[in-house]
Amino acid sequence: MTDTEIHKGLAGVVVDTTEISSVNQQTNSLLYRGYPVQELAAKCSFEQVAYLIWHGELPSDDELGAFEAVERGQRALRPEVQALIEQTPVSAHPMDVLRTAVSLLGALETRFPDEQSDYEKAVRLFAQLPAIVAYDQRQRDGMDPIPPREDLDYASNFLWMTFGELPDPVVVDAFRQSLVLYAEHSFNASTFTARVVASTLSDLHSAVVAAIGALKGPLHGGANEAVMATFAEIGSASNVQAWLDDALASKKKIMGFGHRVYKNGDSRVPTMKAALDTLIEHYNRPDLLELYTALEQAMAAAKNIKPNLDYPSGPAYHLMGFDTPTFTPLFAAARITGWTAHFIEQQAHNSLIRPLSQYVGPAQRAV
Ligand SMILES: CC(=O)SCCNC(=O)CCNC(=O)[C@H](O)C(C)(C)COP(=O)(O)OP(=O)(O)OC[C@H]1O[C@@H](n2cnc3c(N)ncnc32)[C@H](O)[C@@H]1OP(=O)(O)O
Ligand SMILES: O=C([O-])CC(=O)C(=O)O
Repeated sequence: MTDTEIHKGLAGVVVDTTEISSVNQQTNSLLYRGYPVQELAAKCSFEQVAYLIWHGELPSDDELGAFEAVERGQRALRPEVQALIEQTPVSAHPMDVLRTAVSLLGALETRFPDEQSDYEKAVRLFAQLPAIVAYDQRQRDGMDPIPPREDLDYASNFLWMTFGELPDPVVVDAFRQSLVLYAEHSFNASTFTARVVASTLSDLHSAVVAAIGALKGPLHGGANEAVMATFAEIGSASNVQAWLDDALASKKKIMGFGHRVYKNGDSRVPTMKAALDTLIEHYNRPDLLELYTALEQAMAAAKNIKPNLDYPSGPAYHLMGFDTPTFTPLFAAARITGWTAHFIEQQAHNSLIRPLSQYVGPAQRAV
C-alpha cells in the first residue's frame, strides 16, 4: 500500500460496506434497510423498526407477535443488576451505570447454554436496558424500581417503569419517535467502536460496553444532555446572543449543532422537532421554544451550522420528565439495535480492523 495520506478522524474514508442503513450526505437522507427514517417514525412501532434493523425486512403480524413475546418476557430487572445499581453512588453518571450493568449482564450470559446466538443476546439486551435506565433515574430520586408490564409496548413500558404512570398518548408517541430516530446511523463513532471490538472476534456484550463508552462523549451521544445544560446556562431567549458571542469567542463547540456527515442539516431533525413542538404545546412551554429558536437562529447567523438530532431530543426528553443525565442512556437504549446489528454484520464478513499510523516521534536512538 503506497497511500500515506493521513485521514484525521477517518473523515471521508469508506472503511467497509453495510446493508443496515445509509446516510446520504448529498440528499441529507437516512434509510434503514432502504426505508426512509421519517416514514418509519410516522408509521411503525419501535419493535417493528428494531426487527427491521436486525432482520432486513419489516415483520409480518405473526413475526411481530413472536418477537414482542420474547422481548416482553425478558424485561425484568435482574436482581444482580438491581444490587449493582444500589451499590453505585448516586453521583455516578448514568452512562457509567449502564456500561457497568451491561458488562455484568455479559458475565451473567455464561449461564445461558452455548447455542444462544448473538441475535438472541441482542434481543435480550434490547429488552433489559429500559429497566436499568428507568431504575437508575428512580434510584437517584430515592424511589423503588417499578416492575415491567407485559401488556404495554416497548415505549409505553419504558415510561411506565420510569414514572409509574402512563403519560398522555402524545408524550408516548414523541418518545417512540425519538427511539426510532436514534436507532441506527451507519458507521458513527460508537457503532464503529462496536465493529472494531467485533472484528477481533470478541463477544457481543464487550462490543456494547465499548460502544456505550464511545457514545458517552459530548461530541457524540453526550450532546443531548449537554444541550439541556446549555439551555439551563443561557436561561432565556433574550440572553442567547450574548451567551453565543462569548462561547464562540472562547472557541467553544455549541452542543447539538454540526455533524460529521450532514453538512446541510440532519435528516432526523424535522421529525424530532415536530415531536418537540407537540410536547411544547402539551406542556405549555412557549419559553422553551423561544430559547430553542433563538439559539438555532443565532448559530445559523454566526456560523451557518445547523442542529443535529441531539438538539430537539434534549428538550423533548426534559419535557417528558427524564432527568438530564438520563438522556444519553435513552439514546443507548435505542442504539442497541444498530450496534448489535453491526456486530453481527461485522462478524459475518470479518476482517480485523487495524489501520496504520505515521510515526512522527524521535528517530531511532540508543538507550
Ligand atoms: C447524534 C450525534 O451524535 S450528532 C453529534 C452530536 N455532537 C454535538 O452536537 C457536538 C457539537 N458538534 C461538534 O463538535 C461537531 O460538529 C462534530 C464533532 C459533531 C462534527 O465535527 P467535524 O465533522 O469534525 O466538524 P469540523 O470540526 O470539521 O467543523 C467544521 C467547522 O465548524 C465548526 N463547528 C462544527 N460544529 C460546531 C459546533 N457545534 N459549534 C461551534 N463550531 C462548530 C468547527 O469549529 C470548524 O470550524 P473551523 O473550520 O473554523 O475550525
Ligand atoms: O453519525 C454520526 O456521526 C453521529 C450521529 O448522528 C449518530 O450516531 O446518530
